[in-house]
Amino acid sequence: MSESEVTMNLELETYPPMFRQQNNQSCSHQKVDEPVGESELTIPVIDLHCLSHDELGGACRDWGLFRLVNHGVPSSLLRQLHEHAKELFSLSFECKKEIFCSPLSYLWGTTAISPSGAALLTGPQNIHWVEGFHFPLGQLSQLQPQHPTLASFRLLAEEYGKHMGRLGRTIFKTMVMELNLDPGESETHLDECTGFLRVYRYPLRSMANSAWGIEVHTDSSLLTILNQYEVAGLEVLKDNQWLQVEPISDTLIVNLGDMMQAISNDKYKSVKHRVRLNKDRERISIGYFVFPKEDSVIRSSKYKPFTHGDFRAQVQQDIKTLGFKVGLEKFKLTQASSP
Ligand SMILES: O=C(O)CCC(=O)C(=O)O
Ligand SMILES: [Fe+2]
Repeated sequence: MSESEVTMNLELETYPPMFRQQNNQSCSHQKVDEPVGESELTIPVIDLHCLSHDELGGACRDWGLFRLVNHGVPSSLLRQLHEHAKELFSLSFECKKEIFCSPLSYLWGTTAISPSGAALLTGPQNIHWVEGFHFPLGQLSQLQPQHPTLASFRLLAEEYGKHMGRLGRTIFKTMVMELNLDPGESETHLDECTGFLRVYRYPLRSMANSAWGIEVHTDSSLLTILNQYEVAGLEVLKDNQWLQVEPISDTLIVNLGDMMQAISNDKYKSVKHRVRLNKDRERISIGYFVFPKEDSVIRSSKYKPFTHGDFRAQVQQDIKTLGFKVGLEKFKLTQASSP
């Protein structure tokens, strides 16, 4: 066996067996539409140092997504987080399964988990070509990881989580003002204790029998802050066109989720997006997701009143019975039922 074959076999050990078995059914010949590059349509840029309500509102209404600059997260922290994430993923599959115990979880082939942290997967047709670590930020202090790689990642995740909390608060407060919502009532719509990090690794396209790491979806969150590092893959739907979101160093991507769309009464968009597997490089991304308080009621003229708890339960039921998330449509008032 040549040296490169030995390395490849060792790397294969780090992937879930489900991915290794499918390895030889590659469909890299399959034709999939290429996205448009960002030079043709420019993603709005929001500068946190001089946060303009109008610019933020415009980006949330027209796109549901923007690039955040001057966010105050040190570039050294962004770099270290990725280096440590890479190291964590390079542990063997068995080791990852063992060290990611409650309140953390390790998932693969799916991005959906139940409240207990168990993966929700329906069938082989719905495989997502991604493996990930779930870090509920509110519970990290209870954690005493024995494994040194996980222990050092935990420290970085805690520091990064504080920055994410600060960014989420600032952005949400500005959105509340821009939408003229009652600040008192809106307070429960961002609950920092719900914040979690998802650290994802997408394999090379040649390993998968699909072009997609994660297929088209909207996030269920209030808002999501994404840190994609060096390797492209994220695509966003804008005016019926798929656009590649270029990784630009020291910038973060903020996208709005379903909860924000409902709170804004559909003024803001929960943007459709997907992740394409890269042909040449594995891809690592780190996402921060934050939600409303589990039982705070979201009221608007477009949807029946519901809590995030109701929404999550509906999504889990749809994944189990239909194999996919239906989302906000399930809560929409039809003309006949609207007050
Ligand atoms: O990896 C990415 O860039 C996006 C991940 C994503 O869309 C998600 O976790 O919901
Ligand atoms: Fe997403």
